[in-house]
Amino acid sequence: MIDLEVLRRVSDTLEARKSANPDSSYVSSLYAKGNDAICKKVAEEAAETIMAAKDGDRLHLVREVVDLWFHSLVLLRHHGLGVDDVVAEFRRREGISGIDEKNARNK
Ligand SMILES: N=c1c2ncn([C@@H]3O[C@H](COP(=O)(O)OP(=O)(O)OP(=O)(O)O)[C@@H](O)[C@H]3O)c2ncn1[C@@H]1O[C@H](COP(=O)(O)O)[C@@H](O)[C@H]1O
Repeated sequence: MIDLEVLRRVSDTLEARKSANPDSSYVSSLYAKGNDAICKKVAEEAAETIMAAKDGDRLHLVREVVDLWFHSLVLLRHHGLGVDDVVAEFRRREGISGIDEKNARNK
């Protein structure tokens, strides 16, 4: 089983970058640009992931997914959320199936 420690470490770094200098940190510069700019990066990385899925290069696909996950983590941090919130939602869904899942999503 792969552990989540690396994602937690990155997430902790992203939190620390909130008080860093935007001139010396890519993440701090993204926070400084604000929510729209971070959302735009997530959208760009999603588009790049789709293109990678169509070019047949599996390593390219993995790298684009990492870019997408990374920028999604930045977005979560920007909203005061982190890896554990996402994992908790995955765990919650593990216990839900079929029609119950549809109902849960509508709540
Ligand atoms: N994991 C990453 C990571 N993945 C991708 N990126 C950056 O995300 C950007 C992705 O941009 P694109 O693929 O769109 O390429 P680009 O056109 O060069 O980028 P832009 O000019 O559009 O910003 C690049 O600048 C990458 O360097 C990352 N930058 C940082 N991290 C981690 O975040 C930590 C903090 O980073 P800093 O804030 O830079 O210290 C680091 O220690 C790393 O662990």
